[in-house]
Amino acid sequence: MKGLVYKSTGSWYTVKSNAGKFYDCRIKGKFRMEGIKSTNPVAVGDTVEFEIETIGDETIGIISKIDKRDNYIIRKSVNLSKQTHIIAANVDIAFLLVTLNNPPTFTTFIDRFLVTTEAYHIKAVLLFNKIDTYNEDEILEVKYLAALYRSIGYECLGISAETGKNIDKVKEMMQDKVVMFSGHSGVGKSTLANALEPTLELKTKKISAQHSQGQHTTTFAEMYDLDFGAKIIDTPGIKGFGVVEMEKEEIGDYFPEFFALKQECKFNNCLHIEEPKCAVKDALEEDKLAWSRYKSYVQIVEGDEEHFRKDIYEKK
Ligand SMILES: Nc1nc2c(ncn2[C@@H]2O[C@H](COP(=O)(O)OP(=O)(O)OP(=O)(O)O)[C@@H](O)[C@H]2O)c(=O)[nH]1
Ligand SMILES: [Zn+2]
Repeated sequence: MKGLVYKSTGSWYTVKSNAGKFYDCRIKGKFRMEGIKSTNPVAVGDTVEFEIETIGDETIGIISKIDKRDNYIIRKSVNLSKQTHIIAANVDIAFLLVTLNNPPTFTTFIDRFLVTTEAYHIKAVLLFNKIDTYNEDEILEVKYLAALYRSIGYECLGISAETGKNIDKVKEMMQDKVVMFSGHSGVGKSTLANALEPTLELKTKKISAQHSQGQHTTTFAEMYDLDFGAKIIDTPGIKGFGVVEMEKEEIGDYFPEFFALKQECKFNNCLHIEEPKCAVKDALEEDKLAWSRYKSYVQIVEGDEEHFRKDIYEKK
């Protein structure tokens, strides 16, 4: 039978069959995904092959195969430094909720998020939330940012999770897709989820309560079906995407507007920093590229890893 993994605890998996029935599943023997040293071989969002086994009056599923993933999001395991934990697989869209000042979302944070989604091959969309609270100047700033990121190729939308503004458009984007929400604490992720589906709060509350019982509460991602025909992956305790290991040389490739110019740089391994005859620096000088993007780029190349991780993980 074919199914989709809705929850993974490391030993048990909740799988929904194509016929729409949920099964508690275990993994058959030991199998590993090629090239991934992971503490959890099966992740939320995986499509799997499984067979039903009945032992006594108990029916469980045995997962025998994982389909090839379109993408996956990982993070380093806390204890086993060489191992990684797959947070989710086959994510169609990653929404980044952005607010200007409550809380502030800086362009460096947006750019790091976008670099990560590029590296993961996940479509990213910027949702400028709380537009009901902005004055004229702030609206102009949102428009400036939206124009900047649209020019690079990212979809942008101004919304209000509170008043419902453009929520129908968000739903349209999400139709038949698997979606993850990211953004600083307080940008409105829960409010948006509830605007999309008011009954969702109950489902997620129940889960969080379960998690808070233990001392060492490991948090597991979980997928939820929304009534209008979309799925969201909730990742309690993980605010953003894991840390992708990147070589200095490849970071520029995840800035699409820099990548587009790379061919014109004198050196084919140009880092666009000190090198002469650099098409990226030329374009910057001519104001064809945004300085804020370049600033983020340099920060990432120079490796501000600690700061990055603090941005992404919630403090305990
Ligand atoms: N005015 C206004 N307030 C909003 C909007 N969206 C969210 N809020 C408010 O912002 C505050 C934070 O919203 P949450 O939905 O809890 O934010 P969150 O991103 O889920 O926060 P964490 O759970 O800490 O990650 C709440 O008081 C919301 O009512 C909006 O569009 N307009
Ligand atoms: Zn260059």
